[in-house]
Amino acid sequence: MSAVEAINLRKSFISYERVGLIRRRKVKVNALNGVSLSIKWGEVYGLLGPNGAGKTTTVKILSTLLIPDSGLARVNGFDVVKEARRVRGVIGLVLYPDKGFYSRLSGFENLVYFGRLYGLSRGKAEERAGELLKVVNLDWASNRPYEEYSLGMRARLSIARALIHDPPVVFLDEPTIGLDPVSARSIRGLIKSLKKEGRAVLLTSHNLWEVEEVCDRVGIISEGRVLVEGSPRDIKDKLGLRYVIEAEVNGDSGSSVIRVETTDPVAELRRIMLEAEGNGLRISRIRVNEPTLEEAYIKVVSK
Ligand SMILES: Nc1ncnc2c1ncn2[C@@H]1O[C@H](COP(=O)(O)OP(=O)(O)OP(=O)(O)O)[C@@H](O)[C@H]1O
Repeated sequence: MSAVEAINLRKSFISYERVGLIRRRKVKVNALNGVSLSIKWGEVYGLLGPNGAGKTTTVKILSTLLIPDSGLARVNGFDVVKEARRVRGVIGLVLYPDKGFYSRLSGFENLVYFGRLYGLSRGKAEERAGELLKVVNLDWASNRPYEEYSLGMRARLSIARALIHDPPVVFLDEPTIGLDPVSARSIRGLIKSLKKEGRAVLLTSHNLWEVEEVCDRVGIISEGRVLVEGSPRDIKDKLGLRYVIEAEVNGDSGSSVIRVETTDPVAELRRIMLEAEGNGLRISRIRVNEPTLEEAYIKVVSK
């Protein structure tokens, strides 16, 4: 059983466009046009796409905050519409921008409060809050009021709140936005540890480098449809992106650098080595530049 499964999700919104000074016209916005995806246990899945592509709408449907017009979604086997309460019990959610913290309460008190809402005993909620504040590197500020927290501290507290009830499935909508490099790195480390613990993680981010570092599989969504899905490596291969191989070869007449572009780096490396050997040349340095997920993303969304 997949941890998360969405089949052909569709969702539209009714919006009102201003026409002239006073009149407004009703328009239908098709946010999702048949989104399907699945996430395995112990997997980090990255949902990528341009602004307005439908990422947050997908996360909101999976976390029961929105009801789809049609299609089906299950989390831990529970139907997100018919078994919404059970779904809420097994997910942790970070939405951007995050709301709902009590500004006068400290970070610790906020976490204990949310732990209690999830049914933890006071003792258990306090124990868990203390542990999580350490995990997100906020233990030094645990007694300061939330209103004094910086943007990055708030983002880290949101992640701690999402984990307070030890959920097996975690949805993170732009979890590192606005974080300084050190904090962003510690959140990436935390995401990797969630995966190691066997949880399923859905992550949305515009930071493609980050996605490539932490995600096992990626779905690129545009205009409410998943256009490509697979591991970053699979996606690059499917799109026929080219690796660049640079090799410095030395012979009797000096050294030179050869540069080859290829979709099959292993075969090409073998060919270069055999050719060098056959010609009595020595390879002193070799570098393989892999295409980036950013190149793949741009190729997909600009089609
Ligand atoms: N409550 C709403 N009412 C009307 N339209 C909405 C509503 N929520 C989302 N939309 C529209 O649905 C589409 C998808 O929005 P969504 O927030 O899912 O995009 P996104 O991929 O998360 O974008 P971003 O990267 O900018 O966060 C957009 O056209 C958006 O304007």
